Amino acid sequence: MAFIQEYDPRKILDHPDFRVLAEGEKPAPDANIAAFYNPKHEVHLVQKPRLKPGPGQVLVHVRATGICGSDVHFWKHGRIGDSMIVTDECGSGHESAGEVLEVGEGVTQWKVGDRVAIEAGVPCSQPSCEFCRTGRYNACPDVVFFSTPPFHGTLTRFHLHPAQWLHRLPDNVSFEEGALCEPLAVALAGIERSDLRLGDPVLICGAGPIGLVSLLSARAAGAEPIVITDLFQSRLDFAKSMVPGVRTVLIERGLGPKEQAEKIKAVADGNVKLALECTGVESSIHTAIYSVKFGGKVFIIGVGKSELTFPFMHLSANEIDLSLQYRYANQYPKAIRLVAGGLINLKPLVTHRFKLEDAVSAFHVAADPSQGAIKVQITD
Ligand SMILES: NC(=O)c1ccc[n+]([C@@H]2O[C@H](COP(=O)([O-])OP(=O)(O)OC[C@H]3O[C@@H](n4cnc5c(N)ncnc54)[C@H](O)[C@@H]3O)[C@@H](O)[C@H]2O)c1
Ligand SMILES: OC[C@H](O)C(O)[C@@H](O)CO
Ligand SMILES: [Zn+2]
Ligand SMILES: [Zn+2]
Repeated sequence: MAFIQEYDPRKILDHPDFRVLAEGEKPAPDANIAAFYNPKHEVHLVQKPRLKPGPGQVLVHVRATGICGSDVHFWKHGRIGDSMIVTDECGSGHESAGEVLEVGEGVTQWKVGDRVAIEAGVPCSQPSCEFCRTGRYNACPDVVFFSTPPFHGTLTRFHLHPAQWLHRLPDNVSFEEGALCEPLAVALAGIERSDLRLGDPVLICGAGPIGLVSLLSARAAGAEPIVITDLFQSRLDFAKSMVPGVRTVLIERGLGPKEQAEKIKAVADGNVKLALECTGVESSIHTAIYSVKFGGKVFIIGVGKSELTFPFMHLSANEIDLSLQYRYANQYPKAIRLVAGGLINLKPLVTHRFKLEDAVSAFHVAADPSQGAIKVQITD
């Protein structure tokens, strides 16, 4: 049987052992199955060829993977923005942790059985790349981000990964928590660049997984008070169950951003210094802008439409800084330390669990708001 040693997505798609499983078909227990989406907006199980680590690579048995909103988006809409487009079968998943199964030539830092979190964005690491050289590797133009087309994702049984982009999980950090270090890394990158200080009043817009990990991070960083918003009371209740001290504001669809901001300021005892925007929705960004004080900052983690408007003169007359975040760099070790040290408890975020064979059902639950899922994970 031929083994694949490279990440080239075509090597998998063109391999004779690649095929889409028929609905209800039971794969062999050790088959390398994965959840793929395609341009026809289908999500299905596929069987991939066997993988063998090449030099510097590690074969990981993926034990836990979370479904991210972007996985659902690629499935349902076939693209994110103008550059990430689903043009063929593509593997999903980039929030993963697992166990080392086999190491390739020259790999000395990992051995069989080691527990690892998988950093899904692998930059080129070439000295000629300014962004890799200067540590801002999330900007690497040649990054391989597993699960962003055309690169297949980590929602699979066996995944090949470069040794240096795995992170060791201490014994007290589970695979599920290791997988959740990916969205946590997004929030931590935002918190780091937002310059949040002890005692800062903070607003978090949106209580989805990113808003909730931002809430946990802001709490760990000493923000006080923290106000969180959402359109759904159930999400606000969930936020409160995780951080009892958080103050909540339910966003009413009939109110404009200035009126929403008045409600937020009343709950926050004044304007906040920092807003972490975790929806990417234009009206929510406006609400955040009207909620911060003179000299404050609106840090936008959410993503959305290609173009949107800003209340320019309000920003200008109030010296409000706007910042944005694209994925993350250098956050995994920090995320793992915070979880291992007990400063951030990610466990409650996992509300639904599925076996790898049932990954398609997991996608349907993650995509259906009436199911009330926060984070759906697939374990193997
Ligand atoms: N910058 C990055 O690198 C990066 C990385 C990962 C995710 N994201 C983005 O972060 C955002 C949040 O991700 P998520 O997984 O938590 O998404 P999600 O859709 O699960 O959660 C968003 C939450 O915002 C709420 N919401 C929607 N409109 C609102 C409004 N007007 N006011 C208040 N709340 C509102 C929703 O009810 C929901 O609970 C998404 O836009 C996602 O694409 C960005
Ligand atoms: O968590 C990382 C994000 O989901 C990715 O940037 C994705 O949105 C596009 O590749
Ligand atoms: Zn993601
Ligand atoms: Zn690079």
